[in-house]
Amino acid sequence: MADKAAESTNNKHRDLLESTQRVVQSALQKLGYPEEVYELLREPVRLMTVRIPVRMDDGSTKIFTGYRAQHNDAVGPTKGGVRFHPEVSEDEVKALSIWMSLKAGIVDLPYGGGKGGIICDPREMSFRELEGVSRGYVRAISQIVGPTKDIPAPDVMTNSQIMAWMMDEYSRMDEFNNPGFITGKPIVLGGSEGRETATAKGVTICLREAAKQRGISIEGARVVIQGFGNAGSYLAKFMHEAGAKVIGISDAYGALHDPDGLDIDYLLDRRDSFGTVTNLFKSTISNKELLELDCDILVPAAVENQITKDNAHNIKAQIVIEAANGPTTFEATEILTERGILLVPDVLASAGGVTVSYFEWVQNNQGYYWEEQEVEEKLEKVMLKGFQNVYQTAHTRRVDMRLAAYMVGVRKMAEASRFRGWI
Ligand SMILES: NC(=O)C1=CN([C@@H]2O[C@H](COP(=O)(O)OP(=O)(O)OC[C@H]3O[C@@H](n4cnc5c(N)ncnc54)[C@H](O)[C@@H]3O)[C@@H](O)[C@H]2O)C=CC1
Ligand SMILES: O=C(O)CCC(=O)C(=O)O
Repeated sequence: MADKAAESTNNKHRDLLESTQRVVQSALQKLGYPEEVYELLREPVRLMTVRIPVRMDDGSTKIFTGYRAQHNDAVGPTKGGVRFHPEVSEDEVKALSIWMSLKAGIVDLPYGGGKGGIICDPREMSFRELEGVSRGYVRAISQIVGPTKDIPAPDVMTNSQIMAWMMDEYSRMDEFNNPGFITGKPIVLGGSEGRETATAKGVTICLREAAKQRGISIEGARVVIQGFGNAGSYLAKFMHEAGAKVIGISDAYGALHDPDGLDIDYLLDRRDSFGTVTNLFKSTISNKELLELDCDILVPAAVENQITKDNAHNIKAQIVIEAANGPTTFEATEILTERGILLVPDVLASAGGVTVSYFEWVQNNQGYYWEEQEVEEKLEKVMLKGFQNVYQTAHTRRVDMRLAAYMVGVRKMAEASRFRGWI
């Protein structure tokens, strides 16, 4: 039974990777690059699989499997988050690392993409066990990461505490304090103001621009958000503050719906550190029902493969903006686009996190720290430029927003690889 579930996850992730590769190939063809550029960019240049032994609280030793994928380092060091999740797989981190390269290209950061993950469930682990996995992972991947090689950061079910343990472990091995090894750290350890909220802020900026294009006012707009973790919960807060009516939210266990608007302040106050809140309520709906609610704006901010060919025809929103990585399959992208729904793709919409991570790394390298307002002004500029570039490309090249984003994102690494003489 467990093997069957693992096989189904692996198949899903294989599809995810293969569809990503197909869009990368189309983007390169549209830009006129020869096939060997695709041959280089279709897979990460490096993938490390590690086995991490951890002494558990009951005295047993458990061996965890982890990965770190580095997609392309022609532009600069690779960069991207580390997720802790029971369904992490090799193909998933490969796809995620390609998306990180595309994000860095779209918002013009001096990075390539990287991504890591560990197969584990933090919801069932103690603080001490989590620290063991975090430190063990850093020891295992230490040869291929570092502030000028590959810089990790938070992602699903990882947070600033986990970044702190990882930074401490790396600094001990390196024998000096090395905050630029990782981003998303607590402020007292060299974290940046504004990193915690950066992903949601970036989505908010893209959403504002997308809404302008569609003539929708954010004030009074009915918004549905799937996922109430770092990305989803801050987005709910920002939408609520902007006067939108957040009528639906969800977590891994269910969803809440109120057509008159949910009490976002209460939900923010009561959510736990894994973004769980629906367990406090008796009357819930399913995540499937949530996605099909009548609304103006739908924001998947949880996990992959949520909008597929099976439900794309039932989506009622006018704008779908992807805060999560990979929530909409490529078949569903076509259906939504044909139906006239504006889809703002993950590699653009969720690039606020890595942008402020870049600011954090710059501040660590220079040892001089910025105030939150400065971070936010810089983020606004970067995201706006990224949105306009992708939107214009979609318009002038008559392609959907996802293909346009891939065209914008892939160009820099293709050019850098060419100048280096790799292709
Ligand atoms: N944290 C960050 O800086 C960034 C996150 N992202 C992406 O945003 C998405 C969410 O990430 P975070 O908010 O950081 O994670 P998180 O771990 O803080 O929160 C995840 C949320 O999704 C919910 N969830 C999990 N499985 C679900 C399912 N099957 N159906 C419905 N809800 C489910 C969880 O209950 C939780 O509310 C991921 O795709 C991540 O890669 C993208 C860019 C940056
Ligand atoms: O902050 C970062 O460096 C990476 C964030 C991330 O993993 C993502 O954008 O998916």
